Amino acid sequence: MAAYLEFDQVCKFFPGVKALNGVSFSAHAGQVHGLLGENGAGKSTLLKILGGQYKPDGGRLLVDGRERHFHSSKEAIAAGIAIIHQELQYVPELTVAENVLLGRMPTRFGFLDKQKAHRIVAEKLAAIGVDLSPSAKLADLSIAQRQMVEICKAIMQDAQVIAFDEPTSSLSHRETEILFRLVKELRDDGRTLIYISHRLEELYELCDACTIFRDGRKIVTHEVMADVPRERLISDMVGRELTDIYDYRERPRREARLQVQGLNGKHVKGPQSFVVHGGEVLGFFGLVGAGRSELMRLLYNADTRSGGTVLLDGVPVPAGAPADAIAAGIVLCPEDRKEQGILATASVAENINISVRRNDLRGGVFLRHKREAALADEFIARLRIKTPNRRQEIRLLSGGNQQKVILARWLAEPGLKVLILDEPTRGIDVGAKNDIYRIIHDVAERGCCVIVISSELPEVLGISDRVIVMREGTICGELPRAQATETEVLRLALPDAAVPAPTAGIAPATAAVTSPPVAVGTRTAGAPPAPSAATNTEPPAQPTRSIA
Ligand SMILES: Nc1ncnc2c1ncn2[C@@H]1O[C@H](COP(=O)(O)OP(=O)(O)OP(=O)(O)O)[C@@H](O)[C@H]1O
Repeated sequence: MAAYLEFDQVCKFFPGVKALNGVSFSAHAGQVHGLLGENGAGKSTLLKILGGQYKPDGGRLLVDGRERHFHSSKEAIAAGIAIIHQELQYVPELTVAENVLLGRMPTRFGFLDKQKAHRIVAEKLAAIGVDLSPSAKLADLSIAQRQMVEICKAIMQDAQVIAFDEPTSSLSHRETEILFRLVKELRDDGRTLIYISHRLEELYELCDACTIFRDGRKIVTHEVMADVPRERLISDMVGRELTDIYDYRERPRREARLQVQGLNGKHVKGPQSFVVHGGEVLGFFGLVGAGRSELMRLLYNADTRSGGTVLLDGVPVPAGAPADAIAAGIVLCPEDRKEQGILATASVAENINISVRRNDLRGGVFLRHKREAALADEFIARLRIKTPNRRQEIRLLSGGNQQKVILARWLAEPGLKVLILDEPTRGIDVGAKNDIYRIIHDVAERGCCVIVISSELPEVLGISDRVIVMREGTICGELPRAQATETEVLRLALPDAAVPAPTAGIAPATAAVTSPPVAVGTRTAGAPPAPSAATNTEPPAQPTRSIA
């Protein structure tokens, strides 16, 4: 098969960073080519070169046998290249049709012909099986729908190369299925597709071939991805063997520390109760809209409670502002860390130290700087954050490394007693996931309570001592680790119509204050599957092991 797209010794350097260091590989027409690598390995930088956003510092890019030097995104588009970026690029105030035909709107008597534009785009949307009105405003659409608009745009520009940068990180299961169908159709149509993802399961499902990056270098290209065992992919990516990614450790049973009694508020359905024991990792699982994040926001005082009490070590946590929760030792690392937490032009060290800075003024400015520098360096090392140094502006880090910095900020919170992590590993590579799991277990071993909300079922099963399942705004059951199998958790999480008759051993979590003790036994029949089966928001209707 002739190479349609060829990277030949491509280099890209930033101050202190060799983002790409002599990368060569080819992708073919009619192929989905996966790009794999840890956060900061250079994958997005390569797409930015392909899309004309960055000029390479060395090497050649060939498209259909012809050497290309793009000076702008426009030139890349004209050469038939479309990039579906992590942060989608669209004009929110314009309609679907106007966005799809941006810069190429049909005219009639010198005026924009909106009717014709809508008709053309409606036909194309129907042809690719996307149910979307061409007159809808982009601002009113979901991320998934905006992504479909981008894909429609790429198809209408007749792009022969379409590259996706982590397209499924914010999609539900159903939306992901639609995306996969489109990608497969585009492949069958003979286009060249580049696909970046940290989710091995979906890479196995979609990709014909793959190239693995590490630290700006190409490690290997596999022409037949299906032949490569997953352990090999992981060790090539992270440069070390990872046998037990979840790093689960048995811990002695301790007393209940956090008691949530009848907590109620706008986005949960009725009073909710549960306990967390010292040293326990409690997983929260549920479908999209199950109310997990909302319940935690109530607990953290980010939303207003309409009833209930929260006791930490027997002392009530005042219902007020998040500051009251933090003062009591409760910390919430939110789901949309980037939007809620990033100070883009501040340094890595400043971003890590924000909350510490607020609390600790001992010893004057000089000592404070020293403490902050030491703390930043400690977390850069512990989480393996890829940055030239702690002074680097956070906006210059790769997406996954920005996530790690924000996570470090919450982990560094002094006086931590209850750590709540909402989707802590979204967008994070497999090696870094392992680092985060290790830290979660370290925090629990110190006697803290750790609550982890995750839509990745294998992750919940892999790291939790106990799992609470929510459905439609209410806690509908809990399972100790020994009984928390994929089937049982999904049985609780799925709507009634899809639920087979309950089996013995599932505790309804009504009187949660007297919930069963922490299960510390090792997994039996429900041994956790390997990581990264990203069921994301809506697990499949049929509970299955979905691990490659
Ligand atoms: N504009 C920039 N200035 C300085 N450094 C940069 C810039 N863009 C990227 N980098 C650095 O280049 C390296 C590669 O980043 P890149 O975004 O390509 O990684 P990635 O493999 O896509 O990671 P992720 O999986 O986290 O998205 C990182 O160390 C990043 O910090």
